[in-house]
Amino acid sequence: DLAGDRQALLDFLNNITHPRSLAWNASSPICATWSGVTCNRDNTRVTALHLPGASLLGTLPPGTISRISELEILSLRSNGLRGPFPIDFLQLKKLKAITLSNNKFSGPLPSDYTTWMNLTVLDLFGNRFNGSIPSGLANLTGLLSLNLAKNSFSGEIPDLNLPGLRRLNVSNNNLTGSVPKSLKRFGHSSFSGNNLTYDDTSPPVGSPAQKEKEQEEDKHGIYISEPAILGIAITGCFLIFFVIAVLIIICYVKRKKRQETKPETLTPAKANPETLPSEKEVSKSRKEMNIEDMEEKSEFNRIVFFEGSNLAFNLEDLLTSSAEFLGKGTFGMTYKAVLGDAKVIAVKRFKDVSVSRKDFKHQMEIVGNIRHENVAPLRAYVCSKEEKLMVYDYYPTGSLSVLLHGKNGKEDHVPLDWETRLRFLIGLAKGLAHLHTQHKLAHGNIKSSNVFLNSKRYGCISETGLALLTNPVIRADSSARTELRYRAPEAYDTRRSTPESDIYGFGILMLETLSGRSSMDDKKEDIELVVWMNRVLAEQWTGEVFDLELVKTPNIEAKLLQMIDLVQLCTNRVPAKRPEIAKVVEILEEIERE
Ligand SMILES: Nc1ncnc2c1ncn2[C@@H]1O[C@H](COP(=O)(O)OP(=O)(O)OP(=O)(O)O)[C@@H](O)[C@H]1O
Repeated sequence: DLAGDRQALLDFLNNITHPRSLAWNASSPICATWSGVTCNRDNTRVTALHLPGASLLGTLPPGTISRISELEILSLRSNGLRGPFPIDFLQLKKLKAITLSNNKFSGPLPSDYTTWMNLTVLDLFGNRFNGSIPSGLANLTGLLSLNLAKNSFSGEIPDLNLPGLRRLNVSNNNLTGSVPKSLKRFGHSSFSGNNLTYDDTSPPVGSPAQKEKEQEEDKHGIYISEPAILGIAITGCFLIFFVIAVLIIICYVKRKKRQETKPETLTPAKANPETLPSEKEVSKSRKEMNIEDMEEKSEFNRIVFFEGSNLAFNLEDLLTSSAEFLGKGTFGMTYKAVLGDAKVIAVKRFKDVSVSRKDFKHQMEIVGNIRHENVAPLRAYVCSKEEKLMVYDYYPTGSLSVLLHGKNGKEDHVPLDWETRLRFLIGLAKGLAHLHTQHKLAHGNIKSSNVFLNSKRYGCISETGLALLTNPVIRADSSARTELRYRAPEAYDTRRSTPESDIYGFGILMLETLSGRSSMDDKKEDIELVVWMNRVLAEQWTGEVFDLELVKTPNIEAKLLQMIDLVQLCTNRVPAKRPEIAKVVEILEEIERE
């Protein structure tokens, strides 16, 4: 019972060296106030103990923690603990995850693990364990993540037939022999820093010859020789010069022709950054039109509605409706507008981006005809010399970005639960699958401020196809870094977006959703979110990647591990190695069903 758990914790505390106080006050309730202690829902038992970096020193007092019989999660990583493997922990039958990484434990591991039938995570990274890796680990049939890296294990790796295992790291030990068949599905990095071979023909894992081969594969997908690169570069330069020369001549001829035939030009309506232009401005800009611009005039008046838009208004209604500025994005400003009949819409005003009207219209016609419950429908558009506007439904719950981080990054939001996060991702993935497969179209601008909840409360993606029209000029402020971090290395210019680069953006967005970190809020260290994640994961399995809000969710560990595996697949630097979106949907739906 809880009193027993409390006594076990006090016995532990009184028998371990801890220069820093753990703030466990014997007279206050342990479930509510003791740091690192988590209880079950009705506060009757302790279920998790998290004491990472708590300055615990020396040997673990036996018969203390092992008395907390309902313990599911135990993290004692990054302390100064030494001595043999705490054998009494094997009595904790409910244990799901145990993390003893970055301590000074030594000696061999026990051989029998039959009591840990629920274990999913075993992390012993960065200790001084030695002897061989016990074959008894094969009894941990529920294991998802095994990290034995950076110890002094020797001998051969046993044939651990664990089909459910998703992450394995035995690197940087003294292991010899060959990688067992059942574990060959893991990458070379799982085994590097040993004297192991993959098979008889390949060089030892982690040897310079093997590393060189792997780097070459990873960098290019295919190997291109230096003379070939030189040849391609020279031909490329020549072609670019040729194209530029032709373009200059065409522009010069066109300009001369125009000067001869058309003495007057249009005065464009002035852009007001805060509101849509007033009626006065609209009529003024019309008066300034001359007869030759009749075509312009009719265009200016024209709103193109798409099927199912169920909207009835003209441009004047739109421009004189009460508008609320929602934000400035990479293509211009977005407003919430309330129409005369109380319908609420979102109007995106394209600004400061050079796209020809022909290209714009062409793209609008493609995007406006896409109908899928996970793609925010484009309801209408306006394309004149003065204005390029797009009309969408207004989503009152706000974007994923607002729900995750609050408005303007303020901590004013209700924490987002696991189900909603997963539904956001599933919906988004399905929307992308529709674009990629049915329309052969990449999105090009996947980011959390472009994902909303549809009527079924699944994600849907907005702003389809815009980034393919123009490479948005990145503003020189902090949000610019966010923009860039969603972009795949090969598609910094969004016009070169492909389904593969969308998958990369999806991976970053997944990571943002799981970690609760926006891709720019790492103020301590200015590193990319994905680099940060890989650094944490390469060293050890820790819950650190995840938003604390998620970790609280019962029975979530295995799902989170599967999700992080998917992030890693999606953010592979080699586009061809990223999964197709259909596969992503399949994995996410499976996680939802579990
Ligand atoms: N249909 C909509 N309903 C509700 N809010 C919206 C809608 N469209 C955009 N917004 C919100 O308005 C704000 C500005 O959006 P906008 O799309 O202009 O910029 P962005 O998403 O930050 O960047 P980008 O232009 O690259 O998409 C964002 O907070 C966005 O979430």
